[in-house]
Amino acid sequence: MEQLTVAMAKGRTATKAMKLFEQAGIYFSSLQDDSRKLVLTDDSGQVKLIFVKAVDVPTYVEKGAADIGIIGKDVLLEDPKDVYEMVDLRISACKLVVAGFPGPYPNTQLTVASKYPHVAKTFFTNKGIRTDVITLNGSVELAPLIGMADVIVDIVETGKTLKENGLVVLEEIADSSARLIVNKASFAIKTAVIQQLIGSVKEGMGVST
Ligand SMILES: Nc1ncnc2c1ncn2[C@@H]1O[C@H](COP(=O)(O)OP(=O)(O)OP(=O)(O)O)[C@@H](O)[C@H]1O
Ligand SMILES: O=P(O)(O)OC[C@H]1O[C@H](OP(=O)(O)OP(=O)(O)O)[C@H](O)[C@@H]1O
Repeated sequence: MEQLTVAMAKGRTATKAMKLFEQAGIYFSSLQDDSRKLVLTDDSGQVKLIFVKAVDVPTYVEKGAADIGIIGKDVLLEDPKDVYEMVDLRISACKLVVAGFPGPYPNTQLTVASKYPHVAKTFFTNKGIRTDVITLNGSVELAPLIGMADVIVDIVETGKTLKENGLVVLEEIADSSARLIVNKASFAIKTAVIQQLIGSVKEGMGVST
């Protein structure tokens, strides 16, 4: 197999993605817990893994710095890129939602805090609601508590963060889970190896190819 470069973020998705690779027969035995390495090669020397910031994964793939990327659908919805989205890996499942204090929210002019400003703006614009979107990079649940925003648009998995902060889901926007994305030129040039890797991953997941 010619070498394929795969980009993903460290953290919650990487752990599950590494398990998917193992199930596909792709092993990274050199990986050590708490390693700070940013580049890893699998035991066969055919798959090179690069660890990048989550929001940058689609950029690495679109630009061809990586042939393949593993990234949440939430990130792709926020910042669509010119890549092929080929497999729903069914890991890191969560929902993009509107959340806030229980009860109706203002329906003409709304202040929204979010890590997903594009998703938030589009969702409310389609409902005819004008929004002032405040972009935050984390702890978004704080915004309604301190009166900085009427509602938030964020991802929810267990609902624990919302609950512990007295907030509830007001509306669901979209489901998210990690996707395997592919650079368009890579797919044209390395079709067989990419299809082989995707086939192995799907087989490991128990999905018919
Ligand atoms: N609570 C969650 N449950 C399930 N999946 C989640 C959850 N939070 C995030 N994700 C998924 O994992 C992806 C990466 O999120 P994560 O919180 O690990 O990184 P980040 O906050 O974007 O980046 P960083 O930790 O580097 O600041 C998200 O884009 C989303 O698809
Ligand atoms: O429904 P839950 O299971 O509670 O998960 C949802 C939380 O997880 C994510 O935050 P993350 O842990 O990435 O922290 P952040 O606030 O720094 O983005 C997300 O932004 C929510 O805050």
